[in-house]
Amino acid sequence: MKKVVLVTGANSGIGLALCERLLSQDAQLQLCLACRNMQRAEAARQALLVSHPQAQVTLLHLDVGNMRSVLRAAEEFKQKYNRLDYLYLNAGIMPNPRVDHKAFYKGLFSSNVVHMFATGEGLLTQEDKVTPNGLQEVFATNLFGHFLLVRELEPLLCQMDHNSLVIWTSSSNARRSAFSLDDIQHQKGREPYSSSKYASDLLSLALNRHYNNRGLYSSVICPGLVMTYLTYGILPSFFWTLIMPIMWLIRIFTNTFTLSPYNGADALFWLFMQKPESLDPMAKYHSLTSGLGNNYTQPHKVRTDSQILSLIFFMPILGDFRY
Ligand SMILES: NC(=O)C1=CN([C@@H]2O[C@H](COP(=O)(O)OP(=O)(O)OC[C@H]3O[C@@H](n4cnc5c(N)ncnc54)[C@H](OP(=O)(O)O)[C@@H]3O)[C@@H](O)[C@H]2O)C=CC1
Ligand SMILES: CC(C)CCC[C@@H](C)[C@H]1CC[C@H]2C3=CC[C@H]4[C@H](C)C(=O)CC[C@]4(C)[C@H]3CC[C@]12C
Repeated sequence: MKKVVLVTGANSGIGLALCERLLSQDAQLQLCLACRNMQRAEAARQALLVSHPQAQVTLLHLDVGNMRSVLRAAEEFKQKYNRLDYLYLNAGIMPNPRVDHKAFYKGLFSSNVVHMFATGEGLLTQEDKVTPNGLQEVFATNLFGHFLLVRELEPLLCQMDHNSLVIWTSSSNARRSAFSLDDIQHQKGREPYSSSKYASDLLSLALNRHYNNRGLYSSVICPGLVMTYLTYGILPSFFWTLIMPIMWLIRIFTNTFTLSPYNGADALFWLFMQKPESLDPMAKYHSLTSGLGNNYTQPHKVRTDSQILSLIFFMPILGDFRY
């Protein structure tokens, strides 16, 4: 049976690199690129077809931050396909990022320096906005639209004869202290990205609790620090080029500087090679790259408690949101 794979945010960066790796591994794959910008999506499809001319690659229009678009896309997908083996929830945004330069220079001369570079902790704030659905944009895009997509695709994901895997692209910037159940959309804070990524770690764990007995498994990954449109949006590209030698140097001390989209996609690709039921339901899988440039994937337990896991799944907004 040909495997069906859906990837959100597949037209650039880590998502596109993943698609390349998936097609190199399994030429029989039915790959669906779910993107909001159809021009870029078509360009990505053509690029994939250059290296894999026989591949079956389709496009699905999806703006994951717009709940109507999510419902429409899920309907269209269900009409086209009768199974879904891997659902990669990879699209993500970090709008209007600001670097706290003072914190950066302070961190540079502290014992925390490697951790600071690996996670960006305390260095970044973002300016969020409200979408036409009345949701915070970062929450809607990075978390809620994806959650709705999982719920809508449930009939394809929960099937008797095979298991399926949902995979969230999270981040090492996901921080428990940035997230609060009382402000799940992070309306009050200035770190919506960190909050949304921690919420995706939690939701992935919660999905395992609720769906494993129906054949749906969920995993969450961290790609490390990767040079993509997302990172080029934080500092101007000439600046990144300037500090690139330093970045390569830092790679000797931290294996989280994966840098290329190919390396960053390692954990996403590694999960494709595993049996969903053999995975640790409480783990986050990290793409790592050694100083010599070797890729590998390593699991780390997600730090959480049982109560928050039970609560997040039943948050009113996740259960009965009206669009
Ligand atoms: N780069 C890094 O260092 C890290 C990245 N990540 C995560 O990796 C994921 C991929 O990002 P990355 O490859 O780095 O960056 P890119 O900006 O290259 O990719 C982001 C993708 O998400 C898509 N996207 C954004 N918003 C929407 C939307 N509303 N609907 C549909 N698609 C959307 C973009 O499409 P479009 O072209 O239309 O904008 C693009 O394809 C993100 O979730 C990010 O948070 C996590 C940790 C580190
Ligand atoms: C001279 C300066 C002002 C240099 C500032 C460097 C910082 C802008 C970057 C240092 C570490 C970077 C990050 C680390 C982790 C990433 C995380 C995994 C993610 O999901 C998104 C991007 C990061 C937060 C990234 C952002 C830039 C840095 C903070």
